[in-house]
Amino acid sequence: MSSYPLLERIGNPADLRAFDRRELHPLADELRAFLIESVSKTGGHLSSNLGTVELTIALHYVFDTPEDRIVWDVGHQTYGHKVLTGRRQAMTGLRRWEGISGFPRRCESEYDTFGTAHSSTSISAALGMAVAARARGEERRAIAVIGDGAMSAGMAFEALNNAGDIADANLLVILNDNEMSISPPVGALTKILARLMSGSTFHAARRAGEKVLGVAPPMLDFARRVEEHVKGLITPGTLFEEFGFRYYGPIDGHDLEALIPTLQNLRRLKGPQFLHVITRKGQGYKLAEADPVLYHGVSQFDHTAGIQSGKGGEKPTYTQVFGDWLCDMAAVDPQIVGITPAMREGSGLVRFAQEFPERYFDVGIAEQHALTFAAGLACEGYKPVVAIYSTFLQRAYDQLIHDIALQNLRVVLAIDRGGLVGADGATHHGAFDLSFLLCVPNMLIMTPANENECRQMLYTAVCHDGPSAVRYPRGGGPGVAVEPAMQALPVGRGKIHRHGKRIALLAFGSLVQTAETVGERLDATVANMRFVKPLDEALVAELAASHELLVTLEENAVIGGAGSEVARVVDQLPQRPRMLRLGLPDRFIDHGDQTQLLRSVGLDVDGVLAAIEGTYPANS
Ligand SMILES: Cc1ncc(C[n+]2csc(CCOP(=O)(O)OP(=O)(O)O)c2C)c(N)n1
Ligand SMILES: CC(=O)[C@@H](O)[C@H](O)COP(=O)(O)O
Ligand SMILES: [Mg+2]
Repeated sequence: MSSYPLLERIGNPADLRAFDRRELHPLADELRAFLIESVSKTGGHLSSNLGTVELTIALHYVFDTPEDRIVWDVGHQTYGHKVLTGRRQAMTGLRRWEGISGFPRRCESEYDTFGTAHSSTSISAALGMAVAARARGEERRAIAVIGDGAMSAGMAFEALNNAGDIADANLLVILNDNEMSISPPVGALTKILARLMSGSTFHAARRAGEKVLGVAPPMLDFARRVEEHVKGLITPGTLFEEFGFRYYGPIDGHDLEALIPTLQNLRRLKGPQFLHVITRKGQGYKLAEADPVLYHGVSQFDHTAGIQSGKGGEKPTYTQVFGDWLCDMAAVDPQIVGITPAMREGSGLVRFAQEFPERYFDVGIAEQHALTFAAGLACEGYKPVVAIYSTFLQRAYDQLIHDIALQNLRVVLAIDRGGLVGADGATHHGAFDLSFLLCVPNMLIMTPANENECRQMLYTAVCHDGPSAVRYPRGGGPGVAVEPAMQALPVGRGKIHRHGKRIALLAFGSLVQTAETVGERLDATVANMRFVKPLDEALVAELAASHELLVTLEENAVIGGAGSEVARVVDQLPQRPRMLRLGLPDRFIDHGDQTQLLRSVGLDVDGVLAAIEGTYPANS
């Protein structure tokens, strides 16, 4: 790494607080350069971190961290915070096996006050901390830093609703408004935030920043807001004030001369305060400023040349197979609609959004709403397809049960990132979906073993008159050619890929390929079970009758997963062979690359062979 003389003086925020104010500008330049260089080597979330450089410095400069609690929302913008809190050298291992996490974690640092990565939790957590401080008579501050995208979620408003009613909790909410989610933000709140910014956002913020400096405490344009109230105009000021907060801003979040005195003033105030800060995603790196979407989450890249577009010709990811299928399906069925809770790019919906804008719905970071909205559409005869990451579906469990499954509505869940996702780690692994879906009545659950099967399962799902889920992993499959024709699979039927002796491997989804290699080595039978629910009970019975050991393989928690369902069926059979259930262990799994992670939990070929040998030695 190049040298960073100012950063090298900072081992913790107390060192930063000893800096002369005039040194903070060059420090921000250094921190930004460091982040670009570092993230280009490790990969990670770049644009959001570049946008919060000055805010991070100002917060640690003004507040007495870790005594004062900074709670970052999502936490994908905390790399600068990590650098200033003693983890600069550890940044070389960011998101890597045994390295530091890409998100805040309480076990990683005392400055990481709250573990995050799923969005919109910060105000609730910071309020809890503020109320705890009040109860103990402590003067510490709790500060939630939340983006405009994260602010769109219901949970953020549940917390505001509660906080505004607790007049003496020392809570500061900082809205980091960069007019971006991962993609451009959506919804009425976005329009309200934008309303304030008629003309140029940055000029407006800068002018406001100048005024803030002149007033203590910095209550901007009070008279104007009284007028807005009288006229019934809803602006961010009136909106958040109606929630019981005192609203300040907007100020330019890249202007340390505005940020620092404003935060110093706010630090002295009691009760719920709200500061609106305007930043630019990707600030200071021209390529990221021009395309903050591309630079939101990056793999390693050459930071001088920038990210180069793919060479093409590679096998498609499951996400692309899904996106192509949805476009093809929508072209032949006008009842198809596509829904995403703020994950257009990651879920493969960019082309669908362009080609079917009337049938494309980005509902914001609102997984619960996404499912119930789909339920409403289904009631009226539409065929909604909700594209959702496994980990974010966790947010919408009651909506799945109560609003969709209980009414047996035809809603398709295209569940991406099922299994171990890699660098995002424990917060993002799709480790639990099979377990939590299996117990829901009426569900049809499928796990494709290859790209073509994924397409055919999605079609099977649309044909099914009830709720269904097709669950596929992050990245690519074995490279099986996708057939353009769509044909529904026989529901509840698995498929034997290989006939062998003594041992039968019953594999689900991504682990079918592993099972095939293991099957060759052991001369074992390999079944691609395809359906988790309804399970192919006849196939299970047949394999149980003809083998001495049944081994189930799934990239899901072994507790309550597909293997448990197989065991339940085997338990009812007159002839019960031995069983070995392989899946994710009963612990949270850290970050690293997917291959390494699978090895670490014994779900690679060698791990499966070793587990079988341990249960059922070859010469037994
Ligand atoms: C519950 C949940 N849904 C979706 C996501 C995926 N996600 C991560 S960051 C992000 C956008 C957040 O936008 P904002 O809060 O404005 O932060 P910015 O990226 O603009 O810095 C989304 C949708 C998530 N982390 N959590
Ligand atoms: C922070 C967050 O939740 C997303 O940015 C996530 O990291 C995207 O993951 P993928 O790279 O798998 O789309
Ligand atoms: Mg944003």
